[in-house]
Amino acid sequence: MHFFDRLHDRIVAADSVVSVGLDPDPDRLPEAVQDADLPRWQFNRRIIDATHEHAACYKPNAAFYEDPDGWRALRETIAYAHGKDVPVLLDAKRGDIGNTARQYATILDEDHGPAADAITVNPFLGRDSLEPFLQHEDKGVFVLGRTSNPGGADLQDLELASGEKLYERVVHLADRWNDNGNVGLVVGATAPEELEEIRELVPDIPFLVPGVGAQGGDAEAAVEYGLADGVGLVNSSRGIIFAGEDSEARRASDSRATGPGDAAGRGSPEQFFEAAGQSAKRLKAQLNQYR
Ligand SMILES: O=C(O)c1cc(=O)[nH]c(=O)n1[C@@H]1O[C@H](COP(=O)(O)O)[C@@H](O)[C@H]1O
Repeated sequence: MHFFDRLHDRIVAADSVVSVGLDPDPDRLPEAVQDADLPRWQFNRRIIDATHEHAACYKPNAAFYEDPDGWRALRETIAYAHGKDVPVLLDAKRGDIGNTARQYATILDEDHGPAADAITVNPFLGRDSLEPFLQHEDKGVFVLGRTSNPGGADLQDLELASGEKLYERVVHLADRWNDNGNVGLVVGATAPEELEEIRELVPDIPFLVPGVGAQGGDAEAAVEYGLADGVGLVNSSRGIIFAGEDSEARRASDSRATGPGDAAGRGSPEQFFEAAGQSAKRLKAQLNQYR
């Protein structure tokens, strides 16, 4: 099944366009998982348990998994998300010369275990660098268009001799690279004007819109311009997965005052993950106002 059909079905089933970013920063994992075998996997498992009802997709960022235990944690996470019927978009921002790109793209093959359903790619090296990903017809390939970070403007806003901005050229190219109907674009919620403009340029391409939550992006614009025929994703990572940090801090201060696990269960480790579930639910409701 093609990724965007799969995503469409999930968006309908969950009534949600929320992408939950799984960026398990080792320095921020709660005590409850720190001593586990594969803490990142145990963290993600509990985050998925708490959030899957509200998730259209999970988006693990490869940066948080690039070590031997990390890759194991990532594979377990992908399998577990699939078990909850939620697709997985691997945020790897790949892009390299042909033979290297072919090797990178093998991460989408199922031969070595559960694989992601979609990936993010960096278009800076041009079409041949993305071809091995695009050839995976049933996988989504999200091309970085206009990113959410402050430095996104440094190159992406440069005006070319043709009068186009660089990100506009990327958007046009992404449209041309879409022979298999599997191309999406990444456009940050922190750039609402560009979001609107890019939607006009490519009415039919679904966007992944990161940057709401911790980066303070525009949730209304993310939904209004991010969806094509109802299909698209609005991602929050830290704003969901670390929403429970307040309860973790409270638990630490409670246990100093009263000993662990007070009668009301106030500040229990479960509250950390419940807070993630509540945060995903709130974001879903907020975004659904604009759909
Ligand atoms: O490709 C991405 O997902 C991405 C593109 C972009 O322009 N900005 C951006 O923040 N991201 C990713 O989206 C996630 C945002 O995380 P939070 O800021 O914690 O919600 C991180 O994994 C980023 O790497």
